[in-house]
Amino acid sequence: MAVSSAPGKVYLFGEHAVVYGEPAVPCAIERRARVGVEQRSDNKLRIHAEDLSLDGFTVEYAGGANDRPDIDASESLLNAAMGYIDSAIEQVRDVTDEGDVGFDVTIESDIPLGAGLGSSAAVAVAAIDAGTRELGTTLETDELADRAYRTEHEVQSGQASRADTFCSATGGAVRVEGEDCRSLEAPDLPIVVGFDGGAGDTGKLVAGVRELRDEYGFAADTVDAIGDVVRNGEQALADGDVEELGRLMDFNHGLLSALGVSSRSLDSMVWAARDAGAHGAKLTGAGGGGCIVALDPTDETETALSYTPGCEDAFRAALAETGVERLE
Ligand SMILES: Nc1ncnc2c1ncn2[C@@H]1O[C@H](COP(=O)(O)OP(=O)(O)OP(=O)(O)O)[C@@H](O)[C@H]1O
Ligand SMILES: C[C@@](O)(CCO)CC(=O)[O-]
Ligand SMILES: [Mg+2]
Repeated sequence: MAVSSAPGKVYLFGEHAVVYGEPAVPCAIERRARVGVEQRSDNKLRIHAEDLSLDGFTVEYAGGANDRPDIDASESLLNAAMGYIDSAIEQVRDVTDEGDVGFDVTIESDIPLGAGLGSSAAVAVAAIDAGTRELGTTLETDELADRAYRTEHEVQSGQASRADTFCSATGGAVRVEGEDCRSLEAPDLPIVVGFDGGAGDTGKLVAGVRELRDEYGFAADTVDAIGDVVRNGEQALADGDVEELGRLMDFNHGLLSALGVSSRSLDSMVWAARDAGAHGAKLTGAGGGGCIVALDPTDETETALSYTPGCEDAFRAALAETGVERLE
């Protein structure tokens, strides 16, 4: 058996706009998904997912889009178990040229699902890394990131950026613009996360932004404006200017909100953080529900969030310096 882990992430700037070629700056955080992969003697796939928001469960099936496991579980639970993992295993089969090989896959994750902290990218990166190593191939980080990107691209119906997967594979703060992916020097940022207990569907939210952008010139301008915020944000990051970073995060949230991807609970957590004196706050990831990210070196934001109706969990997140980790 091979076991790999990969971190989740927050976006300092640029989610959604990055899908259209604007730059984005995500930052890996110390919340990880661990995936164990063991080759089977038949061609079946058995998935055991421990820490889905729902109870742990196991499915076993022969793999491929037409073969759905015959178990008594809701469609959404099956899709959750199968979507990204199924596609990640296809990447493993493709890289290693072992089309028929079956696996037992075990997933344990500290990253809430669908909440903007990049659980899909972390699971895809860790699964592809463990799966290929189980078959004797160790991928370079760039290829691993590329293969994980293909997984997200497929599951999100052809609408995905390389940002989440590159960040999860390499760790640290990164900058992604189209195919250009690089690591950034980042100061130790005082990151606080607020989680509303909910989730958003990345594919649907991305499709919604695309429709707005196609319909209205001002929505396309809003996407371009996010790119401008990101370019300013890169400078603030290089200068270690946390106050300016915060102001730009506030602006970025306003633009995301205009694009329809915020929600009442995300907005109230953002305002609670600002009222508590955070340098800035914004939603992170696809939105719709899930998490916000704020910058505050004091305990005020975390405390305020823990009393904010609609906020289920508030925690400080350390930057994850390491991306994929090979555990076994
Ligand atoms: N612990 C897990 N076990 C199995 N599958 C998981 C697990 N965590 C995440 N996934 C997969 O990732 C999907 C959620 O990905 P989605 O892109 O919607 O959200 P996210 O990656 O958490 O947030 P964002 O993309 O906004 O940062 C789940 O439906 C499931 O397919
Ligand atoms: C919304 C989005 O920009 C980030 C999701 O974490 C989608 C993507 O980049 O693939
Ligand atoms: Mg995702």
